[in-house]
Amino acid sequence: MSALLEVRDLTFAYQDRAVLSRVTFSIGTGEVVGLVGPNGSGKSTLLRLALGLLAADQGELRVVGTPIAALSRKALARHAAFVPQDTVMEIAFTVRDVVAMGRHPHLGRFQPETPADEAAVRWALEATSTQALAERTLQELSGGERQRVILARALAQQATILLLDEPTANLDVAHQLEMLMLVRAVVREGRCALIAIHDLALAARFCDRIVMLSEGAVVALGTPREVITEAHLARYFRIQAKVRWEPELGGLLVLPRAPLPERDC
Ligand SMILES: Nc1ncnc2c1ncn2[C@@H]1O[C@H](COP(=O)(O)OP(=O)(O)OP(=O)(O)O)[C@@H](O)[C@H]1O
Repeated sequence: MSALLEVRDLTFAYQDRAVLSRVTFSIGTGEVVGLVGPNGSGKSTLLRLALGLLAADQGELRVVGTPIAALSRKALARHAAFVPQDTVMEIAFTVRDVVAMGRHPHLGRFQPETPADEAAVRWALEATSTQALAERTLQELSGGERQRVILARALAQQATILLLDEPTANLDVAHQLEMLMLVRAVVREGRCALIAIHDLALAARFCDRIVMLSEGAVVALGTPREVITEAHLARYFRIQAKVRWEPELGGLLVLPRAPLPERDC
């Protein structure tokens, strides 16, 4: 399995606030990896480094074998696409316009869309079942519809790496499932995804592997069953929880029960 995204010994501080410390992991073709950790553990910062919005102090990130420091922002955007938690746009762009923005990394300055760009936009609208929304504006959509459109924009970008920051946070349960099933389906076609996610049960259900961060360091890395354990939740999330492996479901049931007092951790 070849690595599409490699994170090696990554260390980063905002001025003098150390945030990430020697983070190392990689993601292969076809893999969905969940990034979990308490608030402030560095998940969004890691995604911003992978998008080239921040520069590492030490270590490096490689996309499809190339260090991102060697890529222009535009070249990096041809490899990695971002799906944020929520997207607000001041201007009333139509859904089609928003999805077509995913083509910008492929276009020269002032270059009009080519038939290939139009085909990529059409495909992304179809893959996310958003064709029927194409002429509506983003403001007119529900949260679930809007997230599908933002995923469509990322797909139109035709990047091999999808970086998602809490993509299901504002969605109801049905739309959460729909969103993550869609990510799984598109990843199967030769991509990979790194998803920062707070919902541990969803992470366990949809991710092949989980990276658990605490205070900017990787404290556990492996299958959901290896990482989402009662001991790890007590130690790093400071909660008492029941975690059950359900062989029939092939998944984990995660029941948070009570916060633990600081001294018990
Ligand atoms: N622009 C910034 N300048 C200084 N410190 C920042 C900045 N952005 C984030 N931080 C700090 O970096 C640390 C990690 O933040 P980050 O947003 O990466 O965590 P997170 O794991 O994504 O958190 P959450 O689960 O709450 O979204 C936090 O202590 C935060 O206060």
